Amino acid sequence: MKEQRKRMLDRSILKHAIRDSFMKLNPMLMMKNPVMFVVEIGTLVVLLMLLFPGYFGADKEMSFNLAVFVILLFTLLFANFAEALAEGRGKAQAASLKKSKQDTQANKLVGNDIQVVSSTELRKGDIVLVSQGEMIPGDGEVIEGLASVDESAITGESAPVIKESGGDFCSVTGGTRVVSDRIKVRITAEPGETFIDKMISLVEGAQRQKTPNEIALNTLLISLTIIFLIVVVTLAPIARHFNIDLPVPVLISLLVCLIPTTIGGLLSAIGIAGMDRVTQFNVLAMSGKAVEASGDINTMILDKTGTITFGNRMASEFVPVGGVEKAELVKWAAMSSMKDETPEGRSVLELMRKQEYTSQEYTLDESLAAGGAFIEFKAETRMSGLDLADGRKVRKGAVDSVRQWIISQNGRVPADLEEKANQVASEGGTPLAVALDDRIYGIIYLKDTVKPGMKERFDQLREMGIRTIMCTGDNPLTAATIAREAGVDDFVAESKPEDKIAVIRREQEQGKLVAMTGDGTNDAPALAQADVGLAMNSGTVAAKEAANMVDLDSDPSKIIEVVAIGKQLLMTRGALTTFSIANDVAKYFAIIPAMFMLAIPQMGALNVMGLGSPLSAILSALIFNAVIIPLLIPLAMKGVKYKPMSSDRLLGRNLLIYGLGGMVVPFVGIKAIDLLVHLWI
Ligand SMILES: Nc1ncnc2c1ncn2[C@@H]1O[C@H](COP(=O)(O)OP(=O)(O)OP(=O)(O)O)[C@@H](O)[C@H]1O
Ligand SMILES: [K+]
Ligand SMILES: [Mg+2]
Repeated sequence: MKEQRKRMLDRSILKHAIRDSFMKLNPMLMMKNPVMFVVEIGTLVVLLMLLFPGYFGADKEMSFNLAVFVILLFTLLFANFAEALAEGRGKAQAASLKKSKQDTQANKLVGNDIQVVSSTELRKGDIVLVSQGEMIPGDGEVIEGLASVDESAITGESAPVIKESGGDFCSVTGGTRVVSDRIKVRITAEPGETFIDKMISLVEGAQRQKTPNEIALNTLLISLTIIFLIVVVTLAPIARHFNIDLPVPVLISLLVCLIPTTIGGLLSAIGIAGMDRVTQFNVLAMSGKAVEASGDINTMILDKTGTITFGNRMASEFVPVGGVEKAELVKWAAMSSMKDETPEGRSVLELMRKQEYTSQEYTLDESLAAGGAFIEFKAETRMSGLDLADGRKVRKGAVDSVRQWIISQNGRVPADLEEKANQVASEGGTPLAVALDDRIYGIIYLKDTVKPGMKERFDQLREMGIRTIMCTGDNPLTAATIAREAGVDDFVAESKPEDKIAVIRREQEQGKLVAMTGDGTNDAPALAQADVGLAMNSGTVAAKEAANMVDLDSDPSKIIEVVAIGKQLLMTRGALTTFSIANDVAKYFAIIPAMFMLAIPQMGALNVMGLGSPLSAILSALIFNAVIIPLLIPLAMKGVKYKPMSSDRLLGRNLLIYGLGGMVVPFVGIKAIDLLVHLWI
């Protein structure tokens, strides 16, 4: 996706946008935008007056009517162009994604045989083998093996990523390529419902729906339009009562100037461009609603491992307790990890295979493990291990969990366990206790480091008025150390998946909007509960399905930028609405005096702006009303400048800039246009 970033204004997008501006004149499409629909009806009325002047008795002002018609038509085209341009980049992206979505051959495993089938025949639950150089035929999860995969087709990132069974890095995406080794993949998506399919329809905007915020604003705009419609329609009979003749095209011009056409014309472009900014940032938002919600976030839930820290929690030391021999600890630590496929588990075996542990006394009795039953790591139990064939039980896990397990086995907890565990935790590491039956042998020191720059990011979030809470399955001491080092506002330690949901619910009950990132299956329920759930593309299928955003770069700290983009979207919409309405007020003062001067020349005193003539004043206001739309397209697309600060200060600042600016700019603009127009009227 990255290379397309540069193509924002490429020729073909412009060409398509111009063509679409005309297509969108179709009243059936226009009806979705009530403000512009009113303009379209006005345009048609003026057109009829031009075509059949006799019926309206208005033949005397043909050239004025023609000018009004042309300006109104351009007003419509400009508004359509804004939307078409905003849609353009997504459409181009969708086209290139479609190219990468080709049918491939799949090696489907049926019993012990391999059948070569087309990728379109694959169904959920099918098992396929993918070897070096082959395309992964569908979305799925690695159930066996490890491979490096080139995901550039969807992420734009050329460096291959490692995919492996077990743990949080097992999901693979159809259309990406295996560059080394071989994996067995269980297909998790039906054809037509794959990630790339979803991406295509998202960037294409095929299922774009108005967001709650847009709907609310639209209602306001419709109300304003109706009010001005009533005002203008009743103006004619009143004027006639006083023997003042107000021609219909003049009334239509007045109406169009008064109704909020600027924001009406730019509203959907702002929304689309906001979504697009998120996409350019390599985050897929499943709905505009999610992007908008991210702009209103009050609380952010982050997990520790992999988000705040690097997350490659590696075993770095074995610390015996209760006076046991180190060799004994190493032996049982390794035994407990024999079948543990998590990165933590593998790192224990790797540490054991290192030089200092290769001597005779550390050899592992593989046969003892072979007949045993594997106890998989679960976030609920926080332990993993083996029930050996001879009846003995080996466990490793969070110190607290293992302590409770030992007590339930009627074992004794060594006196120095706590002190040694705290030592590891106070350094920010994760201590894992190792136990055999009723005895604790010692601690595995899992090392992890806080990512650089986290403190600055949390400071920024605080300035935006967002509270950060770190939720970790780790023990309170490790959590406190990391929380302090990273500078989060609050933390919850020893949290199980349901605790994360509880934290989110608690915040939501106080009327707060909550964002959270996650990648594991255990994060899925919380991701679904959060108002903004950002899943990592590297994460599990469950997490990605529960979330309403997916980060293709799998960088959990990106949630911070997503919030900034959301805020910018809301601000842009607010700023342009303020600007548009302030503008209309100013136009009122240009047109009303002109209208009455047209009827009663003595009212010249009202011409505060010193405009050339009544007709030129009306045309100038109408021209200004039209050209302000394309002039604001860049701002609508790029978004207003955003600096982290509290919502109240932002509001004040924007009212000043866009409210006051919105009043002043039209006076200057209309006056300048009037000087030109007056030359040939
Ligand atoms: N493979 C494993 N075997 C046994 N225990 C483990 C294993 N991996 C982690 N643990 C223990 O379980 C605890 C919870 O781990 P988990 O990865 O679920 O944390 P989490 O809830 O995702 O929070 P965070 O990612 O912030 O650490 C860890 O702190 C550790 O003590
Ligand atoms: K207007
Ligand atoms: Mg985790």
